[in-house]
Amino acid sequence: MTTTPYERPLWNPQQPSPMPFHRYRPFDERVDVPVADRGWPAARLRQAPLWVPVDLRDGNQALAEPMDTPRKRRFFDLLVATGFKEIEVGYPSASRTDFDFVRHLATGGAVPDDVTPVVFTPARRDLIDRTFDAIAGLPRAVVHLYVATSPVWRDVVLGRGRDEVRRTVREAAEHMVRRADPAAYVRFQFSPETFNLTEPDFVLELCDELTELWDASPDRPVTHNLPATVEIATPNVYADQIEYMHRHLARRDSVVLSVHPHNDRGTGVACAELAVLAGAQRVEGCLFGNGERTGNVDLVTLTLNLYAQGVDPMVDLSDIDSVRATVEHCNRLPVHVRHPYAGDLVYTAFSGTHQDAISKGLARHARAAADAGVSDGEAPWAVPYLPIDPADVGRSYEAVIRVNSQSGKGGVAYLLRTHAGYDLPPRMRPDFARVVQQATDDSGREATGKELHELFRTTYLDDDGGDGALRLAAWSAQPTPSGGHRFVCTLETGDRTADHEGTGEDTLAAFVDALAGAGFAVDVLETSVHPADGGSVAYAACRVGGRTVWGAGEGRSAPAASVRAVLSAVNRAATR
Ligand SMILES: CC(=O)SCCNC(=O)CCNC(=O)[C@H](O)C(C)(C)COP(=O)(O)OP(=O)(O)OC[C@H]1O[C@@H](n2cnc3c(N)ncnc32)[C@H](O)[C@@H]1OP(=O)(O)O
Ligand SMILES: CC(C)C(=O)C(=O)O
Repeated sequence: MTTTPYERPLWNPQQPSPMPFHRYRPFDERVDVPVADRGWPAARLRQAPLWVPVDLRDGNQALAEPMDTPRKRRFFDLLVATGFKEIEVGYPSASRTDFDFVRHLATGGAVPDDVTPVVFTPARRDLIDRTFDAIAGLPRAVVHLYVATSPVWRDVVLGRGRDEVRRTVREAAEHMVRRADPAAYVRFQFSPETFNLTEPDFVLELCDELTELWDASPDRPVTHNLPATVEIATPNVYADQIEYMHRHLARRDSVVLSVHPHNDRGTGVACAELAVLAGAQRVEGCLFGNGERTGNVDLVTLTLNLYAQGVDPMVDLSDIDSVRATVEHCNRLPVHVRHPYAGDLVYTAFSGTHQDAISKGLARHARAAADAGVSDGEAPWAVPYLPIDPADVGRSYEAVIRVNSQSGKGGVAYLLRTHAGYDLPPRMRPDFARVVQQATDDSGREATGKELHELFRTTYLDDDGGDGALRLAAWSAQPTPSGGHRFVCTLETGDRTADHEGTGEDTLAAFVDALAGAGFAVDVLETSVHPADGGSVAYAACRVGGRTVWGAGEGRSAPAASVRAVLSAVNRAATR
């Protein structure tokens, strides 16, 4: 390869950035993850992990206006209805609002028998007490203890060394055991906050000590939740960290290995997926990725990513718009229009080649379903550019194709057909697409289905050809004894009216003969007709004055529509 004197390839003219990137250090200079022979790259996702939404705690703490009990309750009911079985419901020692909501759940009969609430607590005795007060009366709960463990947090935030942090954790964990109601099924969870920035041997030491202290068993496992509190490395590094823990944790069958990715680098989803490949069994996140800073990992994306691979996501998102509406209401935050699977525009194509591919794909899908004798919603999905069938999440096909100046004939024809019922013959599509492109270029806007319909009507159906237009004031057609047809009509052009007649093998040929008699030489190259609104619509390509022109017409019968289509072509030829 030819290079510049600076050893940069000639094709790469980039200059060093003026930004102070030297202030940051590579991750591997901060934490060493001793993983060799990693198994996660060859592993496959074939089963959903346990999804645990933390919207009511981690999501809630990221809101300018935290949720009150009615909003939290609405969110909680949504999570239950969606199928989540373990739900973090709050940080009861944080505020009266949070405490009251947990009490509301504990006393209000809102928690189904198969759902376990999780409550979150820091490692402080008074706050642990408050947490247990909140869950009194709940038959099942997970109490989730957290302490930051990484060097920077130990040093800057807690002002404690490794041993002191270890002692803090142990004392908090012992107090939790003392407070747990033996009559309830209480389990424990530990999060070494900033796990991903912590020395692996230290986290392992802390987790193993708690597994022992809490006397974990397969019947009453502990959850060790290993957060990427602030993402700092590529997802493969997180996968290595999780695989290290998965391989080394003591009493592994008594530990639920959980992950809690955030999204600071925009790779929360990748981190969660690789972590599951690396051995994680449980994933904490928020619906649509709400959460501190850039958010928690998005559980909607994660579950539907599995769904799109043919894996049971173990949740029901078949009405994604109503899930989204509830979450937007509770969080008072909008979901982006490009949000995976849920955004307003994610099943919509504006660009020509994508529209062409999608409309071909939808047509092929419908045929394949019919051939297999199953419904569209049962047939295997293989439509270009649409990773899942929008109908599976309650979206209609209506919004799939939208038209603007970047659209092509395929998209225009699709929208005209689905919106207005006009099924243009393939060779006519470029003609109308040119008309649409000119209109959308002029307006700079999208053309709605209604506008396309209007444009089609003014272009072909209502084109009266201006002053010099040819009009059929009256006409009739009859079979002749010889098996042909006779067409009798009154034609108007400008202020001239004259009667004409012609003969031919069918009505249209007889009309063309009458036109020739009136001085209009027309060669009909192609016609097609289909039923429409109690009548017919016809399309005709005609050679008029040395040019090929398309026309369209509607009528009570197929011949009537065809006659109008040819007349439309003649008039369009006169004005173009
Ligand atoms: C990554 C996460 O999502 S962690 C969860 C974050 N969520 C929240 O903070 C929301 C709820 N928090 C709160 O309501 C409050 O912060 C409380 C009640 C927990 C504590 O409030 P305050 O006593 O007023 O302290 P403050 O909010 O300033 O928190 C800082 C103190 O907590 C300590 N701290 C931080 N994490 C922990 C922990 N896991 N366990 C024990 N103490 C902790 C800090 O070292 C600091 O102590 P210091 O005052 O002795 O220096
Ligand atoms: C403490 C844990 C679970 C957390 O919220 C985080 O690290 O982001």
